[in-house]
Amino acid sequence: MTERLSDETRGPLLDPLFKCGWQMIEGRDAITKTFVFENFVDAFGWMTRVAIWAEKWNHHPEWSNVYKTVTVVLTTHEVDGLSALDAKLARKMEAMV
Ligand SMILES: C[C@H](O)[C@H](O)[C@H]1CNC2=NC(N)=NC(=O)C2=N1
Repeated sequence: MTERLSDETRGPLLDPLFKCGWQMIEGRDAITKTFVFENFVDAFGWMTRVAIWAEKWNHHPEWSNVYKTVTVVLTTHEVDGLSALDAKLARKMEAMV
């Protein structure tokens, strides 16, 4: 069962992501980052690679793409907040930029 990150466990998982530009969303237990690529194909290709991992882990982003920009929101709907899966998917996104 996926668990919502506690106050004690969220720091070590989220702090490295904040250092990479991720931010909390005001009013939501969710993180967001906007990625800007060289062009649309690079942006969509990255989304495609991420989508394969999202499907493999059954954990999917909330995201939008405008030309070479992808805005991502990560949260775990089942627990209405952040879980370790969000941090895991964010790390994978960073690794594939
Ligand atoms: C039925 C399906 O397994 C669930 O809806 C999965 C799908 N992907 C998901 N993605 C995210 N971000 N949160 C979830 O709670 C979630 N649940």
